[in-house]
Formats: sequence, C-alpha cells, structure tokens
Amino acid sequence: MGGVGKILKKCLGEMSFNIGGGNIPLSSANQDLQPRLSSKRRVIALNKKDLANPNIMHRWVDYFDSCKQDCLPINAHSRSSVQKLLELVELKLKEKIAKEPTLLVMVVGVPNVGKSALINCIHQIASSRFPVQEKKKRAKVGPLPGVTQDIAGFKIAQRPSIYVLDTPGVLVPTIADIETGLKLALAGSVKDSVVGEERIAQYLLAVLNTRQTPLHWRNVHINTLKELQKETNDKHDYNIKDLLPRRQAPLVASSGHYVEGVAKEVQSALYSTLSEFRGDLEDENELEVLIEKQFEALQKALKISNKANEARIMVSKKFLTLFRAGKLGPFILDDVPIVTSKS
Ligand SMILES: Nc1nc2c(ncn2[C@@H]2O[C@H](COP(=O)(O)OP(=O)(O)OP(=O)(O)O)[C@@H](O)[C@H]2O)c(=O)[nH]1
Repeated sequence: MGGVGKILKKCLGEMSFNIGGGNIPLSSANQDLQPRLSSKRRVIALNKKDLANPNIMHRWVDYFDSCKQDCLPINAHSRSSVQKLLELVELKLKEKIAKEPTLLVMVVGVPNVGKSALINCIHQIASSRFPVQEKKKRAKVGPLPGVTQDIAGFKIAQRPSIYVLDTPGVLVPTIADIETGLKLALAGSVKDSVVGEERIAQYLLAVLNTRQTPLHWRNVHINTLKELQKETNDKHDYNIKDLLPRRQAPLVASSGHYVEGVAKEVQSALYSTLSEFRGDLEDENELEVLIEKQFEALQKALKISNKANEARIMVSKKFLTLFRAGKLGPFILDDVPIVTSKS
C-alpha cells in the first residue's frame, strides 16, 4: 500500500464511501482498512447494480441493515442513482456540517469497482449545483484495474466546503483465500494475467454450473435452435434480393446486435451441455469433465477455429468479456452471510 497507506492515515476524512463491486459485496471489502474506517461515518456503495441480480441485491441490503451499516446499491453511470447516494451522505454529515468549515469524503475500494466513474458523476452533479466552480477535472475511468494512480480531490460543495477524494484502488497485500482471489479476478479487480484467463473462466463455469444458472437459459436455447433452423430453410429459398449488394447497418447497432447474438449462442451452448450432463456436480472430477465439454461447446459458439493459436485463451477471454459486461445476465458472486439472531 506504501504511500497511499500514509495518505490514508493522514487524511482520512469525516466520512468514507466504501465502494464495493455490486457482484462481490464481501470479497471486495478491504479487511486491512476496516479498523481505520470503523471510526468514520461510512456508507457502502454497492456499485454496478445494473450487473447484479436485483433479488439477491435486496438480500445484501437487508444483510447490511442487520449489521446497522448504511449501504446503497448504485450505478455510477446513472446520475439519479448517484444523486441518491449524495443525499444519504449529506444526511449522515448533517451534524458535522454545522460545526466544520471543511469536510473530506474519501472514496475507498479495491481496483476497478468504479470509484472514478462515481467521482466523475458526483463532480457533474456538484458542477450543476455550484456552476462557479473551478475548471472540471475528470478522473480517468478504464476497464482495467489500476487506472487511478494519484489521489485527486474534487470540491463538491461550498459552505462548508466538502471535498471528495478519489483514491487508487487498494487491495490487501495477501488475499485471504483462493476463492476470494478468483472472485476479485472475475470482477476485474486483479489483472487477468496475474491469475490467467483460462483459470478465471474455469472458475466462472464451475460457479455457473453448481448454481445451475444455465438451466434458466432453456428459452434462449430453444429460440437459438429455431433461428438456426430458419437460417437453414432460408438458404434453400432462392431470392433475387440476395444478388443485390447489402446495405451495411450502422456499426454501433450492428456490433451491439452481434454481441447479443453471440451471448445467446454461449447461453445456449451452456444450457445444452449442462442439461445433457448426467454426472454429479458436487464431484470435482465430474465437474471438470463437464467444464472440458463446455470449453469445446464455447469454442464452437464463439466461432473460434481449432487451428487458432491459443484457442483456449481466446475462448476464455471472450467468455469473460461477455460475463463482465452483463451479457450473460445479472449475477452476484458472493453469498449473503447467514445472520444468526441472538435471542
Ligand atoms: N456496468 C457498469 N459499469 C461500471 C459502473 N461503474 C463503473 N463501471 C465500469 O467499470 C470499469 C472500472 O471503472 P473505474 O471507475 O475506472 O474503476 P476504479 O475503481 O476507479 O478503478 P481503479 O482506478 O483501477 O481503482 C470501467 O469500465 C467503468 O466504465 C456501473 O455502475 N455499471
């Protein structure tokens, strides 16, 4: 943590946002920071809620409520969502606002959870509230972990002055267990090359299969088969229009459409391999056999040639990209802890 650790110690504000990946609410918590943060007012922002399963997100909110910890699922790309977070923060700072001329709010979280995206959105809201602020500086946002390398402060309010500090994502020096490491890698908080794309993809397949998620994709599978059948039938019907040059659809629309199509083929491949599987999902060796079959099915669905060098890595990369973009549906990787009521 080095310099950042020192800065955290020196200038921990009156309040911190702990921003967590909406799909890893627990694994993205930095246990090393908990003692320092526990004396501060704190709101846990569960970001990327658009990529998380809403029902399970409700259960996470109930869990944090039961721990008396303020928490709010947000989408850092949505102004109205971030606006709600700011309202909660202002409410929590109400007492302090009356006493202090300057307040600091830190945004703390592991890499790639969306801290900079959140800061940028807060800055936009603040600029519209206080149009005479200094020239807007934007935090850098990127799909790879470790984009933020400096600490940047943004003034978001006057009288009292409230500064929001963006920080580089900080990971604990050693990750508690392999599964937490894999979840962090799957969420993009650890560079893929550190763990290896293939290993992350194998873990994702294991999680999807043991939760039987692909069985929910039956309708996608049926529709994909129907479309394939229709394409085969159409090929037999000669049409003069086929001879005319085709007008290209706009690039963005067509690539979006293409990605949706690929995602459906991937879902269909995983549905058929899992529904045909007669082994025991609890048995690691049998699960491995299934995953091996699924890699082959994914390779076909993703149209990656057998001859391609490193075909397996290409399959893994594409599969992970679809999952991380939410194209395989919303998902939360962490299980909600069971709260035992003290009677
Ligand atoms: N779908 C979705 N994507 C988001 C959201 N917030 C951020 N992202 C994306 O997540 C990626 C990482 O966002 P950043 O804001 O750079 O994350 P960070 O926590 O500042 O990352 P570091 O600088 O590595 O610490 C980018 O591709 C963002 O566009 C969100 O609410 N929903």
